[in-house]
Amino acid sequence: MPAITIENLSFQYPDAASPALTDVNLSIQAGEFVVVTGATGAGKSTLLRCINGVIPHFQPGRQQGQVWIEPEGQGPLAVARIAPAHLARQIGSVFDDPEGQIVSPIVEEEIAFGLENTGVAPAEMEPRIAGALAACGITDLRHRPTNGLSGGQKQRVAMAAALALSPSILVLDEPTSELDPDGTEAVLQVLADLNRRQRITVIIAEQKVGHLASLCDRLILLDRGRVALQGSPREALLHEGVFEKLGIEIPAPARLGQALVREGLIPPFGTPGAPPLPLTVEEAFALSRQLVDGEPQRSCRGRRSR
Ligand SMILES: Nc1ncnc2c1ncn2[C@@H]1O[C@H](COP(=O)(O)OP(=O)(O)OP(=O)(O)O)[C@@H](O)[C@H]1O
Repeated sequence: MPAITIENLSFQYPDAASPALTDVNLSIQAGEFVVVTGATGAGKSTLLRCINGVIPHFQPGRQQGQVWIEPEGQGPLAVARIAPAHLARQIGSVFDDPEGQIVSPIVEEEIAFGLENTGVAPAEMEPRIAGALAACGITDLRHRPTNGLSGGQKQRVAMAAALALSPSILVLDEPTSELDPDGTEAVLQVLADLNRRQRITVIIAEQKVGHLASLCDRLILLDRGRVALQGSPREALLHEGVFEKLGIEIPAPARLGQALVREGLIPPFGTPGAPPLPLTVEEAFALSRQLVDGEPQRSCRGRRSR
């Protein structure tokens, strides 16, 4: 069942010389984990704003086409026609700047803020707050002042605040932009767990796909407001040249795999007998190990002896 359907969507900001999105068509399934990538200015944030209703409810501009969401048990609803307070209960949003998103002095007040604003009954608030904090692994931060938190902790508080509203869809704009590699890994793992365990549809806009390729179901690559390609990470990353042309670095394990193909050490990915494109260090290691241990080693030696 599609959670989101985007039909012929184009959007141009007021006074902009060209559209930020042009004729985008996408269908995102309930429970899918999608990464939208592309170079600076490709339209990632704009696409997320069209999904969470910031466009057209708060950001004016010229929009054509439609975004539909399909909450469980209901028919498709056009985002442009859903009241923002109702949308906020369906779609949680986390922006790239948690500093700008957090408005309360204490963590638990920040989580309660959205619940109060959307009219959640007081008796329901405590389990929602406790559940959201636990899901994001920050129960211990509950009574801490928000202004003393690290960037990663703030990202998790912003995520918990969004989650407390029990959204069926979570959109996150560069949620790890301010984090070091360990913080990035931890935040993405929380998201992957939420997606798996609670079947929340997760959509992340991110220029760097390295950490995400092995976690997501689908990569969507935007180029100047259009979908340049999309597919599972193993399918999409086979188009190494398209990513490179747009300045998007493909993950190192996939680069290694492609280099092995170019060197003739393994058959091209996607052809009979070829291994899957490695997406993680572990998969790249296993592939290298096979080369050392098995059949491909002979072709490896063959090349070296030439
Ligand atoms: N508020 C705005 N007013 C006018 N033009 C805008 C506005 N926001 C974005 N744009 C323009 O729309 C286009 C798409 O921008 P968008 O922010 O969606 O891209 P992006 O892929 O998210 O980029 P980045 O990775 O730099 O965040 C760009 O040309 C940008 O300059």
